[in-house]
Amino acid sequence: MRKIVIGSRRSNLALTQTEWVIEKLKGLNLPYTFEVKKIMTKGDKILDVTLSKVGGKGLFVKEIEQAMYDKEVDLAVHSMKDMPSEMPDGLVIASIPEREDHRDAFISKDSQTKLKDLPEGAIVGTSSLRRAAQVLVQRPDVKIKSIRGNIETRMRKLKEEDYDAIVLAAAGLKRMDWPESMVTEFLEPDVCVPAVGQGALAIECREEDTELRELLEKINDEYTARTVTAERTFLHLLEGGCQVPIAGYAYLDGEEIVLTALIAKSDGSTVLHEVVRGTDPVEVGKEAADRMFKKGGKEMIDEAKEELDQS
Ligand SMILES: NCc1[nH]cc(CCC(=O)O)c1CC(=O)O
Repeated sequence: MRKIVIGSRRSNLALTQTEWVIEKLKGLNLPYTFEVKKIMTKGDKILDVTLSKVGGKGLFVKEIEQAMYDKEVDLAVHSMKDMPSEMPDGLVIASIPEREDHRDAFISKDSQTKLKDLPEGAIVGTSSLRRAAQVLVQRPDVKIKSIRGNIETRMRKLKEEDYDAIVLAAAGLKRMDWPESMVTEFLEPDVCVPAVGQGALAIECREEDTELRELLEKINDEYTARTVTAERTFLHLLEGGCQVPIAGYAYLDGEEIVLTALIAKSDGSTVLHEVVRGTDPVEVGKEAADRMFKKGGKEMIDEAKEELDQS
């Protein structure tokens, strides 16, 4: 009976996601036991600055990956969205389980007022440049104000501070069993394209651990894996991290992958939007990236990065 040690961030969401994976693995009724080891990451320590300014890449995963190299833990469950698009040597994403809700959730202070009905100049809380840009496309008059912290903190700030509304990932709320009724409206991808991988999990382990990889393969979800692969191929080719307003969401239409990709300026003034169809996820992701390159997408991303370096 092998004991599998799982490294997890300390946040409630991370621990809940880890437990969800453990339950799925236990459901296979195979001779394994599981232990959770909590690990503090840089992303958890820096709560007072906007993530985009500390150069977000891998902020939530590095310490956990080190623990995997050191064999203190065997695997880790991450939000796919927080995974850098390139994997470090010797580690693999061994499994991508079924995706939770991919959408962003819009929550207004009075819980009634939708984005289109906010009063002029209303304050919308988000620290995501991607969300900010797309909110501004719908409502160029609103003010975007940074908001950080876990779901509980952000909900408290919505109540107590001068925000009229906030936007956060529906997946986080649902995984934490918050009632759906707290959401004023779910923003569909035609209004707000989600972050690449939003709502999906990445289970990471050592490349050489074939026994564990075989086990994890059993909870891999083909639908999610194919669509997320298309999204991440696009993100990787554009060299975007979470610090630039870049978005991608794919679903399956029969055998066909339909990828919506977006690059925006943070003020919402310029938006590149492409929809690509195809059967091979990598080809679909490449095609989306190619089209963006032709339209000057790379320059937009480089500019966004320069602005961040200067701020
Ligand atoms: N940015 C941090 C983060 N990473 C994963 C989630 C939620 C779960 C998910 O998107 O899969 C969140 C919170 C949020 O974006 O509101």
